[in-house]
Amino acid sequence: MLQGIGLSKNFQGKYVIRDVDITVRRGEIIGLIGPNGSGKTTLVRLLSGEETPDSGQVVLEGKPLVAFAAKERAQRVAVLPQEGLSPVAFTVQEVVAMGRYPHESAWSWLERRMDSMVETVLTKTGLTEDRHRPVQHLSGGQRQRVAIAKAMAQEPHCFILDEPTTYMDIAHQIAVLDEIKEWQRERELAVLVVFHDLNLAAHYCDRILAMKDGRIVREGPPDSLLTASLIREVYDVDAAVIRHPVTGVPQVLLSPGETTVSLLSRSRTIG
Ligand SMILES: Nc1ncnc2c1ncn2[C@@H]1O[C@H](COP(=O)(O)OP(=O)(O)OP(=O)(O)O)[C@@H](O)[C@H]1O
Repeated sequence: MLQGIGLSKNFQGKYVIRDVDITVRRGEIIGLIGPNGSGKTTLVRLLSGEETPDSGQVVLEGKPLVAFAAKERAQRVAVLPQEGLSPVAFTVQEVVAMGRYPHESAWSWLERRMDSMVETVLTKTGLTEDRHRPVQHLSGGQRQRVAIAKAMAQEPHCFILDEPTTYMDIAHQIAVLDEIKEWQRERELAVLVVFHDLNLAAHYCDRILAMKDGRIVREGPPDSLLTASLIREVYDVDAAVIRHPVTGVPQVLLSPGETTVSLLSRSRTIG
C-alpha cells in the first residue's frame, strides 16, 4: 500500500538513508526503531513526500507518490510530525476541523466545523471538553492529542506517526496508542510509528524495523526481533529482555551503569 523502493538520501555529501526497502501494508502497524540520528525521521519524510529521495521511489497504492496532487495525497496519507503541533491561537475544534480539508469541496468554514467526523474524533481522543480552548493554552501532551485528532479527521488510508507519545504521561501514552490501534483495526489502516520506547513498540506493533546508520538492519515481529542481541547490535546497550507477566510480549530492562559506559565510548568515537 505504501512502499519505499531502494530509497537513498544524501545531506551535504553524507548518506543518511542507504538503499532502504520498506512496505507498509493495510491492516498492519509497523514500528520503526533505532538510535538518534539513524535516519528514522528522514525515512518518514521520504515516505510522506516531504523530502525527495536521491535514488529510489515511493509508491502509494500502486502509483508513484509524486504523481498525486497534494490534496489527493492528503486524502490517503496523514503524518504526525516529530515536532507536533505549534501553539497556535485556533481552538481545538478548529484545528481538528482543519484535518477535513482534503475532503471538503465547496463547504464553508462553518459547515466544516459541524462535520460529524470532527465530533467523532473529538470524542475518540477525549478532547470534547477542551474543544473551545485555544491550542496555545494546552500542555505539550494535550497538543499532541489534538495533532492526532486532526490526522484522524483526515481519514487517511495510511497514517505515519513520528514519536507520537512524546510529552505524554503513561496513562495518555496507553490511551492514545489504544485508540490508534482500535482505529487502525476498524479501518484497516496501514500505520507506521517511530518509537523510542521499545516496550510500547513491542505491545502495539505487528512488525518492527530496526534502523542503524541509515539502513534497516533487522526486521520481524516483536516476539522474535526484540532480543538482547538486537539491542546490543543496534543501540550498543546491554539490556535484559524478559516476558511481560500478563501479555507475554518481550520487555526491555536497562542496566544504567552499562548503558552509560556504552554511550560514553560511543561519544568518544564520534568526537
Ligand atoms: N535537512 C537536513 N540537512 C542535513 N542533515 C540532516 C537533515 N535532516 C536530517 N539530517 C541528518 O540526517 C541524520 C538522520 O537524521 P534523522 O532525523 O532522520 O534521525 P532520527 O533517527 O529520526 O533521529 P532521532 O531519533 O534523534 O529523532 C542525522 O545525522 C541528521 O543530522
